[in-house]
Amino acid sequence: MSNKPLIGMNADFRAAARSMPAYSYIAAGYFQSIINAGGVPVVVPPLSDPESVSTLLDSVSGFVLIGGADLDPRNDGFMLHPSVRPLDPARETSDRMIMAEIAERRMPVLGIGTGMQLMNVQQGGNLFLHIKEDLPGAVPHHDPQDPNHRHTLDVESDSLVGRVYGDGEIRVSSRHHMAIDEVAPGFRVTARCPDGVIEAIESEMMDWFAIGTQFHPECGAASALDIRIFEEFVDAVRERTEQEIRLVA
Ligand SMILES: N[C@@H](CCC(=O)NCCCC(=O)O)C(=O)O
Repeated sequence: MSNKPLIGMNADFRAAARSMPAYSYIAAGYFQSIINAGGVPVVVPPLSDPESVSTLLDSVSGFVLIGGADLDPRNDGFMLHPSVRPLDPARETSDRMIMAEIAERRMPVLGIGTGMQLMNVQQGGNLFLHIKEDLPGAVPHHDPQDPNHRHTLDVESDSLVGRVYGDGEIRVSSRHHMAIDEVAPGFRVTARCPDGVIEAIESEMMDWFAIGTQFHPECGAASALDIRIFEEFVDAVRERTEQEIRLVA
């Protein structure tokens, strides 16, 4: 039997505009990182009903929730902010259904960028809608001229990101204007930018491997250490699958 787990990944979506048809897409860094870490990616376009989400999650062993534009704060009971560029509703509706069912099943999940923000709000946390206004002392977390913009990271040593990055100066790729404000119950902060902005969260629940990074370990300028995040994730997926097999036997 293959030891390469199937890992779902939510693709982004753009509605038809002028002469362009609607299309779904995903940056290669996401699926390439899963391949490099020993998994087999399954790219999923937006789904529109819970039954399809259930069927999908029956077929994969873990899930990567990718980055993208912004979650619409109105879906969480907050007002729209002028800086917000919402995701296409087809993607956001699908992502929210997928995340809810992942949580229900305690399926291993890695959320990156928007994916981490979704994990946090779906689990009961909330977000700063615009770092520049909410945290005026923060360093830049996004440079429109430089997709590989980096800043340093302070990690908790007793965590997955601590284990991955170890001691010494860590620099990670950053492209966001929102950030986690209150962390969802059951999660803890495991990395921050030195300005205090939350950069990684991890589940504290014994029965659920769930990790989120605000930074982008999949990006083109990723370091050799960044790939370790994906390796840890794929290892956790394998471990969970083996546990399930033992339970059924
Ligand atoms: N809502 C977020 C978006 C952060 C994010 O995911 N950025 C990466 C976008 C490009 C990609 O798909 O990788 C914010 O706070 O700005």
